[in-house]
Amino acid sequence: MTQEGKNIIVQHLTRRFGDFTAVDDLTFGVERGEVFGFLGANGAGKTTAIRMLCGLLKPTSGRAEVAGYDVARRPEQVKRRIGYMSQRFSLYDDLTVGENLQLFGTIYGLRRAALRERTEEMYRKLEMEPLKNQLVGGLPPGWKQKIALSAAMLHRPEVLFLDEPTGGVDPLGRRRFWELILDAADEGTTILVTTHYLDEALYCNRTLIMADGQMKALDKPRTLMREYGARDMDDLFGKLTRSTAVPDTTAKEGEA
Ligand SMILES: Nc1ncnc2c1ncn2[C@@H]1O[C@H](COP(=O)(O)OP(=O)(O)OP(=O)(O)O)[C@@H](O)[C@H]1O
Repeated sequence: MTQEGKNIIVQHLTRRFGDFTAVDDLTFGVERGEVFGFLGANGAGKTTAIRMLCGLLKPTSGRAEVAGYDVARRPEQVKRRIGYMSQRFSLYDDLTVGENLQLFGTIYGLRRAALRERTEEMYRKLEMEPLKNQLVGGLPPGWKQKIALSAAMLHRPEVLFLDEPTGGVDPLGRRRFWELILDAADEGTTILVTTHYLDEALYCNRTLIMADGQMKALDKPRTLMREYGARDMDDLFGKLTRSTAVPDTTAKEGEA
C-alpha cells in the first residue's frame, strides 16, 4: 500500500458471522507513534476488529495492513510485529511475575540474553523488581495490568493492540497505566486501544467511535466534541450513537 507513514491501514474492513455483521465497512489509517482509540459500547465490534487486525480472524471482505503486511495474507508476519493485551490480562496466575515474562518472551521468540536484558529493563522502568518472585494471582489488578502490558511489549512491537486494558482498575491505576501507554507512543510504538471508559478517549490523538459495527465518527476527541456541540465525551457518545446524529455547525462558529 502507498499511504506513507501509516502503520495501520484499514480499507472497507467487514466481518460477518452468518447473517450478522459485527464489523461493517471500516476505513481508517493510523500513523506511526499515534495513540488511536476505539470507543464503543459492548458489542459494538471493537474486539472483532482488533482480532482481524492481529491476524487472528479473517475478514469477510475489505482488507487491512499492519506494520506493512496484509493481515489476511501474511498473518505470521503481522503477529511477529505486534503486541496484544486483552481485557483478561492474559497472565498465568499460578506463575510468578518473572516466570510469566519469561514465558511470553519465549513465545515471542526472544533469545535468552535479550529476554534477560528486556525483563531487567521492565523491572527498572515499572519499579517492580521486588515483585518478580511473587505469584501473579495474588497481585492487585493494577499490577497485573502493568505486567500484562510489559509482557505484550517485551519483543518491542511496532504496533500494540490493547483491548480494554483498564477494565476493573481503579481511577488512579488507570491514570498511571495511561502514562505507560503514552510513554510507549513517545518511543514510536503505534497504539490502538479500545475502551468503554469515555474519559480515556481524551488521552488518544484520535478516536474512532463505533456503534453496531459501524464507524460513527473519527477525529481528535476535542474536535469531535466541538463539532457535535457536546459538553463532554459522554454527551458526544450519546449524540453519536443515536442514529440521527449530525454535526452541530452552530457550535463550530466563532471557534478557532
Ligand atoms: N464468533 C462469533 N460468532 C458470532 N457472533 C460473534 C462472534 N464474535 C463476536 N460476535 C458478535 O459480534 C458483535 C461484536 O462483538 P465484539 O466482541 O467485537 O464487540 P466489542 O465492541 O468488543 O464488545 P465488548 O466490549 O463486549 O468486548 C457482538 O454482537 C458479538 O456477539
